[in-house]
Amino acid sequence: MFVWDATELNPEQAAAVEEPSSVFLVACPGSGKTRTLTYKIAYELSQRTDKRIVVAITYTHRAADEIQERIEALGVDISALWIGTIHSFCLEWIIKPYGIYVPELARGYTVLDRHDREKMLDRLCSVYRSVTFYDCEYYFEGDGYRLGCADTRKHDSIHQVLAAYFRELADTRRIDFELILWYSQVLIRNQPHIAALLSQVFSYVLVDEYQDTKQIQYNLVGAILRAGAGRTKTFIVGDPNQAIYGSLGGYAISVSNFRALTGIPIREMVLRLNYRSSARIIGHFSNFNVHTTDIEGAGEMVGFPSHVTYNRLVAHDDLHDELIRLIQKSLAEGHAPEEICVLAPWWILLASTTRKLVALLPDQQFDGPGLVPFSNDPDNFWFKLSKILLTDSSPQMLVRRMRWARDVIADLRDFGVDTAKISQRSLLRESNSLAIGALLETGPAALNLV
Ligand SMILES: Nc1ncnc2c1ncn2[C@@H]1O[C@H](COP(=O)(O)OP(=O)(O)OP(=O)(O)O)[C@@H](O)[C@H]1O
Repeated sequence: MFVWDATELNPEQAAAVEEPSSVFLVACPGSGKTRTLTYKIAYELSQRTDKRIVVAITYTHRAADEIQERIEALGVDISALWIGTIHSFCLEWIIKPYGIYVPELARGYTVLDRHDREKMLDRLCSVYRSVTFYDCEYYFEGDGYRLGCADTRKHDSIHQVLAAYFRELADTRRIDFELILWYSQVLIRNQPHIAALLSQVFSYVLVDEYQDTKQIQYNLVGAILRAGAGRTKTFIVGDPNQAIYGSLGGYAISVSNFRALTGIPIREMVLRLNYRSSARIIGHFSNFNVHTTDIEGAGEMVGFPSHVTYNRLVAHDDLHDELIRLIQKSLAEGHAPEEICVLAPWWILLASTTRKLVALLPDQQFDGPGLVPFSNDPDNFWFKLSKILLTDSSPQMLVRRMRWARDVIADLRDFGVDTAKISQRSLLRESNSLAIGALLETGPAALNLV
């Protein structure tokens, strides 16, 4: 039996974990949402009375890895757990087994990875002066697709780019991440036995970060829960104040709409205690709340005398100089570099700011978006291999690196390499023996380690 003590979960968290019915959990920032979700999964896995599977849908592969590792560390058997992103879920449970029912997928398909998608869209955009790959984000809603680009003047060109993009995908029998969702919805809609079957296979469907979930994703989860008529339960957690993907169709559904969608009884619960911030920061945050939530400081930093200022005098063009002045001032006052953090409202601003700061403060080490040589793409073989090569061979990393090694070997096998003599351990041993400096000098040839 999985148990915990009072220092691990507060009463609100414990109540959500032990709640026997389905739960809609609204968790304020820093309230231990991930911890609660992790314990809930562990609790339900340990309570299982049948062979059904517990499904947890996370926003990123990284979150899935982290939660899975935390559950393993709690000593709970994870053999009945499936955890991953909604796209992996759809591929694994809907597209692979039932894709044959969709004419566009019936003759086979491959999934376009992010890198190839970017290259293809770059090429298709090149004939239009003002449109770039970044403008071409889209998502499906209702019976059509919508554009993420806020600049409506570009929409005609983007629609033309996407028409060519969809044609090329169809001609080469490829699907991208949005099409995975789209075809899953088509299958779930047209073949009601799929949702019925999945509801028999799953005892629980847990969803993280619901505030960034799209209509099509709610529909997929909703269809399975509805088909289960209460036999499949749900635990959906998020924070309506932390929604960041509105432009890509994500939104925080209300509990009443989620109940209507699923047709099952769901209890609304909250996590109000914030463990991360000082009372001053929590007070400041309340100015930006879009949904009224009650937040109370409970962490060690609650009494920290945070300094919150609002500068209306710095011109936009001088922003980077001002950031440098603030960083240098903090360093001169004795703060460690790793205690300094710069935030921006949009990811794109953050990427360009990071690059400028790196150029202007060459003596400091920065970590931020826009600095990696290639993007965090879990489908890219080189990304997986570089994770093994660039991480320490410490005991804490062993389980994780073993899993990466397993993925790399599986990919090699798919590429046609004879992997009979390569084990996870031998791959790690080889990687550990490589000196990274030499590797960087010799370039890709040195990566030819198998
Ligand atoms: N019951 C608890 N007692 C003490 N500390 C806790 C408790 N629950 C969570 N924490 C701490 O609070 C911090 C935030 O936890 P976590 O990252 O799980 O929160 P979150 O709600 O997922 O955050 P976010 O705002 O990023 O969504 C972590 O440092 C965690 O260790």
